[in-house]
Amino acid sequence: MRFEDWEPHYTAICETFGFDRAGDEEAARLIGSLSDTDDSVLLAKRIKGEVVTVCGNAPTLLRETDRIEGTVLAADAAADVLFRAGILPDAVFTDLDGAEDSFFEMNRQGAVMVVHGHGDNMPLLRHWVPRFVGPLVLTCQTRPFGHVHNWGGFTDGDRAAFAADALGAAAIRFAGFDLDDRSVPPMKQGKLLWARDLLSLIGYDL
Ligand SMILES: Nc1ncnc2c1ncn2[C@@H]1O[C@H](COP(=O)(O)OP(=O)(O)OP(=O)(O)O)[C@@H](O)[C@H]1O
Ligand SMILES: Nc1nc2c(c(=O)[nH]1)N=C(CO)CN2
Ligand SMILES: [Mg+2]
Repeated sequence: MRFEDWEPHYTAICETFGFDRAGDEEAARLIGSLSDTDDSVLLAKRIKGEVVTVCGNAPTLLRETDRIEGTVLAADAAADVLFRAGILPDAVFTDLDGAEDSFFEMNRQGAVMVVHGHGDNMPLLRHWVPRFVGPLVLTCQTRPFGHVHNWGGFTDGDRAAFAADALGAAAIRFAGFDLDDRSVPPMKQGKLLWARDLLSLIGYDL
């Protein structure tokens, strides 16, 4: 999604959760300063014209591995679940709050780390971004610039779907998505409701 189309949704999300746009802009500058790497061409190559499966971290994920086909995009902690089950994601979309040390190994084995900067994860960005030695793509939720991208989307899972849509996936499938999950804390329930609304904008009703 183009930033001009994304911005009104982002503004509404900030109003819902009380996020500070200036903090998100600072995080965008920070992440851009932490690495010059931009493997977005490699990411696009893995997505364009391909069937893509976006894997979320709902408790149902491991029961749904038969749904996984094509290029595998893992949302944050779902990557570790898949890796332990013997599946190396092609890319991991993460704001690093679900990051595990296994992310380094996945990255060494070729998984593209798509790291998202926002106003509430700056210490995590400083810790993790300089330590990735494999393919890396940087994203933000404010206006993109240079090597810092914004394809739209909010939670790690719906951001992966927005990237797949923007980069020309032939079809997008979903595994490990339970957007009505009441076992997660209230804030996360609110984020999952936003994920549903955003995914419907690109044609997926979950
Ligand atoms: N029931 C669910 N519980 C958790 N995540 C889910 C669920 N259904 C779908 N997802 C997707 O899986 C993604 C990764 O889940 P994880 O538990 O790592 O959450 P997270 O890193 O806290 O999410 P975020 O940082 O986006 O808030 C979420 O961002 C969401 O898009
Ligand atoms: N400022 C801010 N931005 C976000 C946050 C968050 O907690 N704070 N969480 C996200 C995914 O859950 C995505 N974007
Ligand atoms: Mg996360």
